[in-house]
Amino acid sequence: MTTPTAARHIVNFITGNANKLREVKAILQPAIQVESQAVDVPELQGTVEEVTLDKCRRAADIIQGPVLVEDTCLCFNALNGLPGPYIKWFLKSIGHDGLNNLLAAYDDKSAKAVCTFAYSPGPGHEPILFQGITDGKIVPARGPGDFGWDPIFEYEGETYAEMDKVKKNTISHRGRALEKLQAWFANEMTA
Ligand SMILES: O=P(O)(O)OP(=O)(O)OP(=O)(O)OC[C@H]1O[C@@H](n2cnc3c(O)ncnc32)[C@H](O)[C@@H]1O
Ligand SMILES: [Mg+2]
Repeated sequence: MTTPTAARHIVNFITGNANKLREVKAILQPAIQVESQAVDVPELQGTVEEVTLDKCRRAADIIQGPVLVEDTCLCFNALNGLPGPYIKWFLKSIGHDGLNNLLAAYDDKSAKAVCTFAYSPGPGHEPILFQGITDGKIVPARGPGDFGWDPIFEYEGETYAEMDKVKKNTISHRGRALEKLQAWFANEMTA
């Protein structure tokens, strides 16, 4: 059965991360149809906004059309926001235990998961940003280890990895960012 709102908007989500794509589809479809190309776009160093804007401009140039990209940060409050946009490389190098150990010298284990989407209508256009933040804390790994740092990010007593996937999408950094994107697209459709 098709819904009246099906495929009114199509976005081309450029990501090399299959787990991100699964969550983005679960949240946006069917109101917004999600196509994807698995391109790992080179990432600049800088603030999350700078990283995401640059990633979006590069993706639009590569694809030569409208694109959606996303950059995810994990920011430890005791470390003034680090690893932040460099979390992928920290996770790869030192793993869940190493990330916990980074906070061993601090009582403050709080962290922010930050998700920043950028949408560009095409090359030469300035991208638009949509950001979502979820506050949590860093804990020794619990739950399935199939998506990044999910096992060490605890939100209200449960790690993301232990959480039901539908629940994660309603409270997560990604879900919150996509709420803003959905509102923007809804407004575009009525404009
Ligand atoms: O191609 P892109 O979209 O850039 O995908 P990526 O895997 O390179 O992703 P990032 O550059 O945004 O790096 C973010 C890191 O955080 C991980 N990550 C992103 N979202 C996550 C989530 O919701 N839960 C756990 N880990 C996550 C992801 O696997 C990376 O290691
Ligand atoms: Mg990346």
